[in-house]
Amino acid sequence: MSQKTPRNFFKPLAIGAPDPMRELPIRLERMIHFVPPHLDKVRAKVPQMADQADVVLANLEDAIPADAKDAARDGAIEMGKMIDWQAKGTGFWSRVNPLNSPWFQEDVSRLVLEAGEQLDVIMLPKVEGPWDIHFADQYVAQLEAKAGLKRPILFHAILETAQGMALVEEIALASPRMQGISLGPADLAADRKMKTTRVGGGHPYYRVVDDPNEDGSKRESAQQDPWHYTIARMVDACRLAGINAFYGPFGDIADSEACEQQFRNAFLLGCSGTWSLHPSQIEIAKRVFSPAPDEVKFARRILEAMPDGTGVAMLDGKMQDDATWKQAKVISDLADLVSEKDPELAKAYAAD
Ligand SMILES: CC(=O)SCCNC(=O)CCNC(=O)[C@H](O)C(C)(C)COP(=O)(O)OP(=O)(O)OC[C@H]1O[C@@H](n2cnc3c(N)ncnc32)[C@H](O)[C@@H]1OP(=O)(O)O
Ligand SMILES: O=CC(=O)O
Ligand SMILES: [Mg+2]
Repeated sequence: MSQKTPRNFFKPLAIGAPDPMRELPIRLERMIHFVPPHLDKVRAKVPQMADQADVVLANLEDAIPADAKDAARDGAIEMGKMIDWQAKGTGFWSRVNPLNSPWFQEDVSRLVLEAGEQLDVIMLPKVEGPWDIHFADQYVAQLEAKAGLKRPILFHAILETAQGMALVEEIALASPRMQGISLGPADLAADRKMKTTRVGGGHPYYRVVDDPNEDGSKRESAQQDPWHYTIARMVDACRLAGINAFYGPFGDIADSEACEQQFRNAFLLGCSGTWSLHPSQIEIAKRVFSPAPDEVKFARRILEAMPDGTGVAMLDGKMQDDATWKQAKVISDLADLVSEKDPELAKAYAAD
């Protein structure tokens, strides 16, 4: 037997560790805002970031120089204590170094023992298979017990190796700690030997060309999305496991238009949120991952037209039935969640 029995799946992995969650907390997570915690100037902006972003993440992994790993870890713990994150309703996460690095053990032990009360989610990079989740799961349970935590810390895996991609369903199902998975397009591109130096987004050479024109005139062509398959597969794996899928980083900070389109494609395919690397990307993510008021109004008309969610109705010439009722429910529930946090959007969703 390679999996736990159903009864054992939800048992704590260490004596004294909190019970695993059976249902994920329902939270608005439109953007996970990355903060380099070793930089005093940026860390000082954390309270401001916590007002703006749904989730603030202390990044300890890539983008943090090797000689600043200790300072970043200290900074992450300080971030945990800067605000009462639970009371504020903003998520506090940290991306730790990978399991095969010399920093993982200290990252996780210090975070859980010194900031565990505030920490919602540990983001695990370069996850290769369920065994990585099992190892971290057992280790975090021991630390939770030692720290006397009452609330379990959740895990978020980054999909950024070909092997992780091949085992994405097993990773998603590996533990009740799993909260979600993000695409890691930069590392994944390298591991797959994709020929790009970009962090997410399209590529001018990845396109489809029209058939030849009879008059020999120039053929039109259009860029395609090299991430479509990966995002769709990740979304299916996450929904199979009842967890959330996220787009990851968009590295061309100056190209807000392409960033917005990449985020929107992910939103339409089922992702709950994305990463923001720069403050300017928080607003883009907020715009994209909150449903548009006209979509919300139409969704609510569907729900009203079919109060018990069954049967068939026509709205503006479009057939509605049990399936579109469920689609409408997804949009309407998200709008309710957004409304709790955003009074302006709440007003727009409520307007006639
Ligand atoms: C492939 C991956 O793993 S992606 C994840 C790893 N990468 C990261 O986490 C990168 C996080 N982001 C950053 O480090 C920075 O945004 C960079 C390096 C991309 C750009 O930084 P800069 O060149 O300083 O950007 P810019 O000059 O536009 O910054 C404007 C202001 O925003 C601040 N700022 C920039 N990024 C952030 C951030 N992530 N959070 C909070 N404040 C920020 C700057 O400190 C600056 O403040 P100031 O006006 O008081 O001086
Ligand atoms: O960690 C993110 C990535 O794209 O790599
Ligand atoms: Mg990466």
